[in-house]
This record gives sequence, C-alpha cells and structure tokens, in this order.
Amino acid sequence: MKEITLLSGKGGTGKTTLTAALASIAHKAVLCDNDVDAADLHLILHPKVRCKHVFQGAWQATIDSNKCTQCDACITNCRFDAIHMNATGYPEVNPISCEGCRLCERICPANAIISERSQNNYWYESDTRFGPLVHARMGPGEENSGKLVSTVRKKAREIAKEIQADFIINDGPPGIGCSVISALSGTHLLVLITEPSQSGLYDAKRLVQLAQSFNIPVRGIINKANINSEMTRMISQFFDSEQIPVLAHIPFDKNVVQAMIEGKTIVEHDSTSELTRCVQKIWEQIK
Ligand SMILES: Nc1ncnc2c1ncn2[C@@H]1O[C@H](COP(=O)(O)OP(=O)(O)OP(=O)(O)O)[C@@H](O)[C@H]1O
Ligand code: SF4
Ligand code: SF4
Repeated sequence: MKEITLLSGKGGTGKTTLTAALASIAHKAVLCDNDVDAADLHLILHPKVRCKHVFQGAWQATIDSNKCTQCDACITNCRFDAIHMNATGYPEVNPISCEGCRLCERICPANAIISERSQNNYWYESDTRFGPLVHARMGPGEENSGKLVSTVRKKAREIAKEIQADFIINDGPPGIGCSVISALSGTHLLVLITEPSQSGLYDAKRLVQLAQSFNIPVRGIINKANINSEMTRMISQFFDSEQIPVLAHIPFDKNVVQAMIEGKTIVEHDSTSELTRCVQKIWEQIK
C-alpha cells in the first residue's frame, strides 16, 4: 500500500480538485482529507458519515472570580500575556492568546483556575462513491491541527490495511507549517501542484526544501498553466533544476469550476474531455 500526498505551499492551486479527480479513477484507494483547518473534499465527495469522533483540542484556562483573591500572580507569570484585569477588577483569560501551558493553574494560590481541553473538533470515518474517506473539522481558532492530521492519517492506514487498499490519497493543507509536516511525514510520494504565479513558485521552493529534508520523492504539476506563460516557464525551470519530473501542465478551464458547482469531479463532469485525459495521464505516472 502506497501513500500519495498532494500539497502546494500556496493555497487554492487545485489540490482538492485533483485529489477528487484521482479518487474517481483510482481503484481500491482510501481517501484522506488532511486539510483539517479548512476541509473541503467533502463538498465534492458528499460522504455518508459512518462514525464521528471528538478530537480533544488544546487546553484552555478559565478563572473562577468567586475564588480569586486578586493576587496578580497569574497575570505577571503568564508568558503569553493572556490574562488581564477585567472591568470588575478580576483577572480574565483571553482565549485567543492562551496557549494552554497550564502554568497559571499550577501557581494560583487560591485554586481559582482550571483548564479544560476543547471538545470543538471532530473527525469522521465516511463512505463515498469512490471508497472510504477519513476527514475532520476543526472549530474556529482551535489548535493542534498537526495532531489531528496524524489522527486521520493513522485511521486511513488502518482502513487501508483492513480493506487491502493499494493506495491512500491525501489531500493536503496549504502552507509549510505543522499540519503540512504531519501530512508529509511517512508518505511515499509528494505530488506538488502549483500555479504560475510568484507566490506559487516561492511556496513550491519552500515545499521542495521541506520534502527533501524528509527524503520524500516529489513530482510536479503546473495547474492553470496557460494563465501566465512566463511564470510557467520559470516554474518548469525550477522543477528541472531540482530534477523533479513534471507530470502535467493542466490548463485553466471553466469546466473545473462548473464541475465543482455541480458537486462532481472533473472526470464525472465530462469523461472524454482534455482535462480527464490529463488526470488519467497523471494517475498512470503516479502508479
Ligand atoms: N485548471 C483549473 N481551471 C479553472 N479553475 C480551477 C482549475 N483548478 C482549480 N480551479 C479552481 O480553483 C479553486 C481552488 O481549487 P481547489 O479548491 O482545488 O484548490 P486547493 O489547492 O485545494 O485549495 P485550498 O488550498 O484552499 O485547499 C476552485 O474554485 C477550483 O474550481
Ligand atoms: S493567581 Fe489565582 S488568585 Fe491570583 S489573581 Fe490569578 S486567579 Fe486570582
Ligand atoms: S494556561 Fe498558560 S498561556 Fe494560558 S492563561 Fe494560563 S499561563 Fe497563560
């Protein structure tokens, strides 16, 4: 069983579009949405949820003003400047700034502070018309997306083993941060899908560096390749210089948007189109 991860660095380059399209032609594949902060693969795959699990998020401190003796210790010791006096003269935690380190809870002489883990994140085991999908939803402002990516990937591997799937296809998150590192680690192939823009090229370079540090082979795709021939040439040059084989140049095509509006993959939208042939060619090379 092999794991393939689609990443881009820059957001909005077509990871989800291509993941869904590959899912529609890959046989015996488990699908996994690693973009837990802004999952959207479900919009095309319309999953039927089989199991819903709570993912415990970061710790969050709260202060009971009835117990507080206003000693100020929590305010002066919070490294993240997350505790301030409120209008009534009692300390209050700013949930956005709180990093959940739990120091204030330990040092409060009045036992007025308790920490609880957020229950506002979920992950799901679902069925789709193309096979099993493991996906997640993080609550607004929640942390630990890297851990949640690891959780969904672990389940995807278990399912793949159970059903003897040949592939896991991971739709990755944008950027190169914690959740991307979780999406990349242990995968067999990074498919880097970028677009011809300065930020597309810049982020592709950063992602290639990251993949190299993990010793993960990379294949490139330039999506919307016809919107800027000069940038397409520069990105091709970059892939060449890094000896990264380019699997395809996908043209900008309004049918991609139309397929998405219909909740279909580009292959389902028109199985004989140039886009579909492009996806088939990509899959043959990945295999
Ligand atoms: N070749 C194309 N031609 C026209 N539109 C496209 C093409 N590829 C992708 N798009 C459109 O670009 C938008 C972004 O695509 P998509 O959601 O697949 O990107 P993404 O990399 O998964 O985004 P995110 O980083 O937000 O997860 C969508 O509206 C999609 O329909
Ligand atoms: S450390 Fe405890 S008692 Fe002191 S101000 Fe903070 S909450 Fe109140
Ligand atoms: S848990 Fe840590 S970061 Fe949060 S308020 Fe307490 S000391 Fe500050």
